[in-house]
Amino acid sequence: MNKVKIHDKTFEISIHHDKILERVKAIAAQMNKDLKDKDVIFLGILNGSFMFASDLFKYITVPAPISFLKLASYEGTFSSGKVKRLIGINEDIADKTVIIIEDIVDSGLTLEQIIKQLRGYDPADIKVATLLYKPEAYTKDFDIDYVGFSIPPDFIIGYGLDYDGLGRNLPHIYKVE
Ligand SMILES: O=P(O)(O)OC[C@H]1O[C@H](OP(=O)(O)OP(=O)(O)O)[C@H](O)[C@@H]1O
Ligand SMILES: Nc1nc2[nH]cnc2c(=O)[nH]1
Repeated sequence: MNKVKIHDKTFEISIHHDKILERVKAIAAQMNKDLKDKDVIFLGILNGSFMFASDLFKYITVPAPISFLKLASYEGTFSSGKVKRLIGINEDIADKTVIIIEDIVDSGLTLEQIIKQLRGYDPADIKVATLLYKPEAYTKDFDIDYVGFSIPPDFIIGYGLDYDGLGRNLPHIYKVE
């Protein structure tokens, strides 16, 4: 399927599944080197990261658990304004190296909320892995340790990413025409 139509929008293939898997394996290989001898926990951020997390984790050889978190819609406030509350932290992440797995970092607002809340659990270190990164849209300065692809600020879907709830099942990444 070279083109996909969802509602009012047509999307065209931007990154083929084979190329995605190649990068996923390369990231896993780098992580296996970097994380040797560390007490690691992988935390996937739902919903979008489920496919990346699943493929990535198959190639991780350091012994480590994986768990999934979600940002619940509006709850409470911090000094910085409204925040979405991070839910699903059942593991003890104190003193561990936490690897956040995201599908995409765009403005960086989501990542900021995740990192700020995770810091409250006293992890030894927080590292970020994202399959996709939009450097031109990124407004924050948190380091992103593992990036699959840096892409232009187009709206994309597929491989976990949705448009209005649809398109997450597509094996390739598509960009809006
Ligand atoms: O850098 P930002 O501009 O904050 O955008 C990135 C976030 O947007 C997407 O999540 P979304 O809120 O669409 O939820 P979903 O993963 O459930 O689709 C994606 O999974 C990231 O978490
Ligand atoms: N589906 C989708 N979700 C996003 N969240 C932030 N940027 C994007 C994007 O380009 N596509």
